[in-house]
Amino acid sequence: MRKIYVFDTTLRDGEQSPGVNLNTREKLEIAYQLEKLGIDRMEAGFPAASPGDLAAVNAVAKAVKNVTVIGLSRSREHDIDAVREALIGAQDPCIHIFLATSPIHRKHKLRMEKHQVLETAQSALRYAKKYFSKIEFSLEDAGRTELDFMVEMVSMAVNEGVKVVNIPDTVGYLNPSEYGAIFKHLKENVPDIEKVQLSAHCHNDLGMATANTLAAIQNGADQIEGTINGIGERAGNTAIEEIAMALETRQEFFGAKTSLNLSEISRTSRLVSKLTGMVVPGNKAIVGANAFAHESGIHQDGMLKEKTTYEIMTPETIGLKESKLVLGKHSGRHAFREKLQDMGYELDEQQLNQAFSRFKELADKKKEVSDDDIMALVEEKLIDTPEVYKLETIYVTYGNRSVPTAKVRIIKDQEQELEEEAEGNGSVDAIYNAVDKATGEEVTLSDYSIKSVSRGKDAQGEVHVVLTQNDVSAQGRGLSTDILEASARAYVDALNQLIEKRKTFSRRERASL
Ligand SMILES: CC(=O)SCCNC(=O)CCNC(=O)[C@H](O)C(C)(C)COP(=O)(O)OP(=O)(O)OC[C@H]1O[C@@H](n2cnc3c(N)ncnc32)[C@H](O)[C@@H]1OP(=O)(O)O
Ligand SMILES: CC(C)C(=O)C(=O)O
Ligand SMILES: [Mg+2]
Repeated sequence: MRKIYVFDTTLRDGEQSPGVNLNTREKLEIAYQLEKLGIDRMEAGFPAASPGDLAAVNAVAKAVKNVTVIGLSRSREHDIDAVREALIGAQDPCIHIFLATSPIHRKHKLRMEKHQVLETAQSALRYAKKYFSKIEFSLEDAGRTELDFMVEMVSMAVNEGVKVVNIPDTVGYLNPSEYGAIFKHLKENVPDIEKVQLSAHCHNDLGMATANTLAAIQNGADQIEGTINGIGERAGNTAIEEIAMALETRQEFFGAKTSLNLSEISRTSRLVSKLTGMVVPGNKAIVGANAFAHESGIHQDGMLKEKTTYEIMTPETIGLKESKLVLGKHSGRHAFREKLQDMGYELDEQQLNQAFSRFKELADKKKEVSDDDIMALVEEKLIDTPEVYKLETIYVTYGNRSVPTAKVRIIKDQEQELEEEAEGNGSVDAIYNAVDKATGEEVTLSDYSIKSVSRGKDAQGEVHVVLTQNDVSAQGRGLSTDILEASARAYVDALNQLIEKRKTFSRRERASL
């Protein structure tokens, strides 16, 4: 299996993400984790950029031991000297020198002719050779450079003895077949090309960084450059975790592998996200929160029967504990039952069906149904009191300068429709007066309390009430994402409990006569 070297530039190109600024301590923390991840080469920064970055690169250079540490430099002696200073103490130092080669960059940015670009790069490499045995040279904006000029530049770099030649698609312009073809062309047209490693460095402006990098590998690239979570300038760089997992998952297709410790991927991703402040989108490949989460019933059913139905890689491979079956409105009975079993509930078929239909009602109102939600709704239905009264609908009119009114519709004994309207000194009071009118029950509200059973803006409210009638008290419990509905449910539940108690008492009284 061909080894692909991993050049991580999270601390340099990744740090070029707008708004990201890593101090020395943060760079060190990431560097240690990258070392655990098993990257081969680490670009720690651009020492000429600032004294702070020079110091940070130096701290990293002295700290990590099993990785080549690299500093970036323009084709200028001043920058090369800065890298020299920054890499003092590095076990395996390497300088990365770059110069743009494309017509656009030559004309507008560098204001140089082709021969000046060639000479500038050559003299920088000759200067750097005095101090470094390992040099990588990059043709910035290679993706938009004429092929024959690229061959000329790469040949010069090979002759100067660099170890790695990097072919960046700096602005993420190319598609996979074009990018792959460049590597093939260089392999076929640059004399002694086998003396250097060819490297792929892609940006994600058109969302093709990973595909382009893989195309380069298929066409002979020895090294890939990228960042963790794909952070970087503009739309970012190739995400290293995507390449590593693509090679791992499709070994038979690529026939190449990185030597990363894949089980460190998840931890590294979380650390980089935390320290850079760049949040990983939920649907990001490999490391997004949803990458191993399943919400829809058909998928969850498949997952419960055989994980490979919907997962091409295991979460354990990247260091996650397990896949997640997220309960939401698309979930089905299989996943719901499994969840209840995990939570320790043994429900019979009828109880399961009841809880499932309440769960679906709740899922229509909430983005995600939490364990607390499920516990609350299952326990509400486990106490099986016959429902003499069933709340159908409530309408409440409220304004801070008008009297609250409520209209309720209740079904009695599964057939009789009771509908009434009432006012109150608050919305809950209006609801309770309307329920009293509709049911004709005369009760006293002895206690009312409300609490939240889950978190967030769409948390469920749980209302407890105690109703008293002729010295008999009964508790009721209501649950809803709306506290008025929860209040109404609790009240109707307490009425049903009261009726049940009345029956029990009258049975006892008759028995004692
Ligand atoms: C594709 C990439 O990611 S390249 C790396 C990009 N990263 C960075 O730029 C981050 C760090 N950069 C910086 O801190 C600053 O830009 C510095 C310290 C490097 C330079 O700052 P300044 O001297 O103020 O120059 P400034 O950034 O405004 O302009 C860049 C100059 O470098 C020149 N230049 C650009 N690339 C190269 C190169 N590879 N080799 C030589 N000169 C270069 C430009 O032509 C311009 O030169 P000019 O002043 O003669 O017109
Ligand atoms: C400095 C070079 C390698 C770069 O980051 C790019 O061209 O994208
Ligand atoms: Mg780049």
